[in-house]
Amino acid sequence: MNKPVEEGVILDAKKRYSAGVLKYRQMGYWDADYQPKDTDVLCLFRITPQEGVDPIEAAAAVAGESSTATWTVVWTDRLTACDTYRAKAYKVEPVPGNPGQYFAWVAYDLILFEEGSIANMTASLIGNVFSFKPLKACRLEDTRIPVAYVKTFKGPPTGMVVERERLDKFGRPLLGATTKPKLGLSGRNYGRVVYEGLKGGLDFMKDDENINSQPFMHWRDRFLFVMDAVNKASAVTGEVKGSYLNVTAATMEDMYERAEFAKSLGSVIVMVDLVIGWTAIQSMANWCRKNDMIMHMHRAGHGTYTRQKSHGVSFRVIAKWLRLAGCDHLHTGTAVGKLEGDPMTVQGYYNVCRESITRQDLPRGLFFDQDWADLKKVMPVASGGIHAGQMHQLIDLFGDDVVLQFGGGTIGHPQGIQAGAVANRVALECMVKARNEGRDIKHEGPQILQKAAQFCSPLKQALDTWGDITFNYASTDTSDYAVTPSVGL
Ligand SMILES: O=C(O)[C@H](O)COP(=O)(O)O
Ligand SMILES: [Mg+2]
Repeated sequence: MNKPVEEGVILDAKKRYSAGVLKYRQMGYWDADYQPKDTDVLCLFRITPQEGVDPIEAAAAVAGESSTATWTVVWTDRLTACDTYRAKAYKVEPVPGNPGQYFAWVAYDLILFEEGSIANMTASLIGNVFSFKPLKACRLEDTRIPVAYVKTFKGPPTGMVVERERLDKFGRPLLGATTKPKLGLSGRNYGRVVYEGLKGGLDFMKDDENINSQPFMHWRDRFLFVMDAVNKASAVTGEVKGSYLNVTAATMEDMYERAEFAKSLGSVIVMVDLVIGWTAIQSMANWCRKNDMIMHMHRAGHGTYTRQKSHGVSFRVIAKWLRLAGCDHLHTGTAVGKLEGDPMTVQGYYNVCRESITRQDLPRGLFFDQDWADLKKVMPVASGGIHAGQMHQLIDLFGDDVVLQFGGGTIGHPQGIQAGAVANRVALECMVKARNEGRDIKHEGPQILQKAAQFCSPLKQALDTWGDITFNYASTDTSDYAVTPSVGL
C-alpha cells in the first residue's frame, strides 16, 4: 500500500473514486460505529499484522478482501450498492497474553451469500484473505450465522433424536469401534472383526478414514462382508446394529454408487471424510436425506488447518459449517485420547453440535450466541486413542449424547475383539448406572471400574493392559480466556 493520506473513510466521491490506491479503512471497510444487524454474518478473526502494519488497517483489509475489495480503487463499485456490500470491520482488540495478535470482528451483509451454500460462504470468508501479505497469520476463530441464513440450509439428514429412535437406544452414550488395522485386511477378515465387535456389545463398527477400495479389498467385498456381519450380530443380540460404510471416493458418481449399494444391503448408515469437500458433503447429505440414512462424518484432514492458534480455521467454525451442510455424526475430539484437544475447547465443539442455541462461552472458545433455528442436532463422536479405563472421564466430559469409539481399545484386547467390546460395554453401563445413582464419577470412576472388573474378566484385562495409558501433552488450541471477562466481548 504505497501512499495513502487520510486515516478515516473518504466520503468525497471524487477523491474516493479517483484512480489509485487507498487504505482499506479509507475505502470504508472499517466502521467503529457499525452496529451489526441480526441478519449479518459475523466473523471473529485472530490477525497477526506484519511489523509496522496498523491493526485497524489490517482488520479493514480482512473485511475488504473477504468481501468486495481489491488492492486498488475500482470505479465499478459505483455500479453497485457498495456501501451495503462492503464488509465492515467494527472492533479490534489485542488478544490477551499474545503480543502482536489482535481479534478483529467483521460483519457481512446477508446479500453477499448464496442461500444454502457452504462453498459460496467460505469462498468469501476464507477465500484469498489468509494469504494476504500485510498479515503474518490469520485465523477464523468463530462465526455467527444469522437465523435468516441458517434457515436456507437443510442441516443433518437424520439428527440425534431420530437416530436414537431408529436405533432404539436411549439414556447412554452409543458405543463403537474403528476396524483395525486401518489398511490391509481382506473382506472376509474385515467382516469377522465387525461381527465380533458388534456381538460383544458395540452399537456400531466403523470403517477407517482411509479405507476406500484398495487392491487388498474392493469396496463391494467390504460392504458385503460387513453387512453379513451386521445382520448376524443383530440377529444374535436382538439389537439394532450398524457399521459406517465409508463411501468416500474419487467422484460423486462413485460415491452415489457405493451409497446405493450400502442401502440395498440394508445399512442404516454411510460415512464420508471431510476431505471430499463442501459441495460433495452437501450432495451426500441430500442423498442421505432422501434415503433415510445416517451420515457419519470423519474430520480427516482438519488438523492441517485447525490446530495452530495463530493461523487457519478453528474447528468450532468447521463444526458450525458441517451442522449447516448436514452430517449426523461428527468426530469432535476426545480430550483424553491420542489426538489434540483441550477439554474446554472440545466441549465447545460438542455444544455447537448438540445445543438448540449455543451461547457465548469464552472459556470454551465460543465468542457469539448462535441460534440454530431448530436445525437438527449432530451426534458428536469421540474417537482416537481412548480405552475403557477413561470411561468416567469421557462420560463426565461429554454426557450421554456422544458415540464413544474405541478402535485399538477394542481390537487390541488381549482376549480378542469380542472381549474388548464386552469390556467397553460393561465399563459404559456401570459408569452410567453409578452416575444415575448420584455418584461422583469424575473422582470415584477408577474404583467403580475396578469393582465392576471383579465380575468381568474382559474389563479386568482391559484395565490391566491400558489402565495407566494417558496422553498428557500440552494442547495447542486453548482458549485465551480462563473465565468469562466482566467486559462483554
Ligand atoms: O478414525 C478414528 O476414529 C481412529 O482411527 C480411531 O482409532 P483408535 O481408537 O484406535 O485410536
Ligand atoms: Mg482413523
